[in-house]
Amino acid sequence: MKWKKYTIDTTTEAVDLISSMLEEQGVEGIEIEDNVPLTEAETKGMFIDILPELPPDEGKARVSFYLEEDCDDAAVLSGVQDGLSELRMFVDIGEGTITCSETEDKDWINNWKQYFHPFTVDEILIKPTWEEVPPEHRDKLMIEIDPGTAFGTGSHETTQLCIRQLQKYLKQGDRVLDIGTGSGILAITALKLGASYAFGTDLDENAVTAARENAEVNGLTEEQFILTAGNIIDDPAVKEQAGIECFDVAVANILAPVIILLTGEAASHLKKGGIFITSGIINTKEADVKAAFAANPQWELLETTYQNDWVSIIARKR
Ligand SMILES: C[S@@+](CC[C@H](N)C(=O)[O-])C[C@H]1O[C@@H](n2cnc3c(N)ncnc32)[C@H](O)[C@@H]1O
Repeated sequence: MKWKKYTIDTTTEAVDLISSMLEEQGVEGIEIEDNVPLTEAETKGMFIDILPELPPDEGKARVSFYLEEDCDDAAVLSGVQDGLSELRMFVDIGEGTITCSETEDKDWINNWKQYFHPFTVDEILIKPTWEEVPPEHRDKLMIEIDPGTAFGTGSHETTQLCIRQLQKYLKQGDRVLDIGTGSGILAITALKLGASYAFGTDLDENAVTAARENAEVNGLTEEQFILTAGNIIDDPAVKEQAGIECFDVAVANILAPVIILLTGEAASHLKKGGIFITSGIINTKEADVKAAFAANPQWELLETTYQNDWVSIIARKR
């Protein structure tokens, strides 16, 4: 089925009123495009890692909504036109024009799967759960992944940087803390490489569900890989569940500002001599993250590695 997309050109000032007017007209779900930066609370709630650079906000906005092909468009549009005329009397709605475009009915949740195929990171094979093992890679250590809507197919530079450092620093029997587990790919890799236990946490409940399913597909038990949704930085229950000074390795592939906050947190969960593998750091933020480690005397910086524009910083707890 195709959907018709209708877009109202308006002002940022009128967006909220237009949104509630559309809701009153029975429109379910709208899309807002503007150049207003997200607030900190919005960024957190939407699990956004990298904010795009926006052009200046000139007060213009586009509000779009979708109608199914068999919907009585004329009736809905006439109601929307009346609603816009009414709003025009007490708010600047700008042009207030409605344009129509058809849109394909794509399976947006699953569309990305066509781009995810088996690949290797050194001697590790990362394979979507729904694909066959390529015969030439049968001898490799295999990690099977279906990230669902979570981050973590393994194809991102930052995940690969962490996988390489897990291969280097992890010892047999190590206990691993995976902060921002996403699909669970890093904890699962650690367990397959010989870790005895992993604790994974993520703000996103969908990520925790995906990680749990991936652990099972990879033959790991629930006792080996404990998962919980929450923020280890400010949630005492998550901190306590993870445990104090009980991990040999902590890994966090999040963004630089979060890694900076984690320089305090990870130290309290690692044993003396424990290794903190970090990534998600864009090269322009490398110095900031290093300064945060340097400011905390518990850390000794060990190594920095790079892949394209991304950085991985390794530190040891003294
Ligand atoms: C870049 S993804 C990494 C996923 C996976 N570990 C990987 O390396 O591919 C970052 C993840 O961290 C989560 N996250 C962000 N801030 C967090 C926090 N304070 N505590 C736990 N998870 C967090 C996000 O929801 C997201 O799933």
